[in-house]
Amino acid sequence: MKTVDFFFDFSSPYSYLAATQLPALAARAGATIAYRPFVLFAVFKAAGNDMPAKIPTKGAYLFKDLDRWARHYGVPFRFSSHFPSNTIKAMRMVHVAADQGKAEAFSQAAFRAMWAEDRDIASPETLAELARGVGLDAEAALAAIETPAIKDRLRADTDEAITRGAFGAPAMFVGDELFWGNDRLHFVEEALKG
Ligand SMILES: N[C@@H](CCC(=O)N[C@@H](CS)C(=O)NCC(=O)O)C(=O)O
Repeated sequence: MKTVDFFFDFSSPYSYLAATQLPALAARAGATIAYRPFVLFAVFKAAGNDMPAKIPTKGAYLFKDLDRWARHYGVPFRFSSHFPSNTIKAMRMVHVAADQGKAEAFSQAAFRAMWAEDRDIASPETLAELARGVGLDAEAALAAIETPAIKDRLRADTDEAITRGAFGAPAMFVGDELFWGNDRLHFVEEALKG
């Protein structure tokens, strides 16, 4: 069974859009999704890239583009009032959830919280609610995200994505092939079916 390595940062609205589509895409292709959060800021830095919104005209365009994509998919979307938010702890929690087979459930819930429900996923209260919502022990999960082992896993995935050529998010790999952007999902599907 093929796998798409889905590298994302919860701070990336285009990663949210991709996340809304990937489960159905993977089901059609008979593939699995590996949810692999990475630190987009570090990826930008390593690639000599930057947030697109730093260019004012691009930033203004992106707001419209994101709304168009959300309408096209029929998914809820509201630009986060918490952006740019510190998503590091939420991303570490994906690893804690993964250890209990809940990476997808937690990732999807955190994406929705940030990009559909305008919740602050940097706050420990929100993180605890999200953890509880997918059946994790919230207190244990909040403690686990401060451990070196979990911190190292986020760092290692970020380094791996950089080494494999990522420069932005979402970065999706099927084997060695990189597909950047929610607007390249049809190529991801082709690669998974090929
Ligand atoms: N057209 C892409 C845009 C994706 C995008 O702009 N992603 C941002 C993060 S949310 C990024 O990585 N930008 C880097 C760049 O523009 O080079 C899509 O539909 O997904």
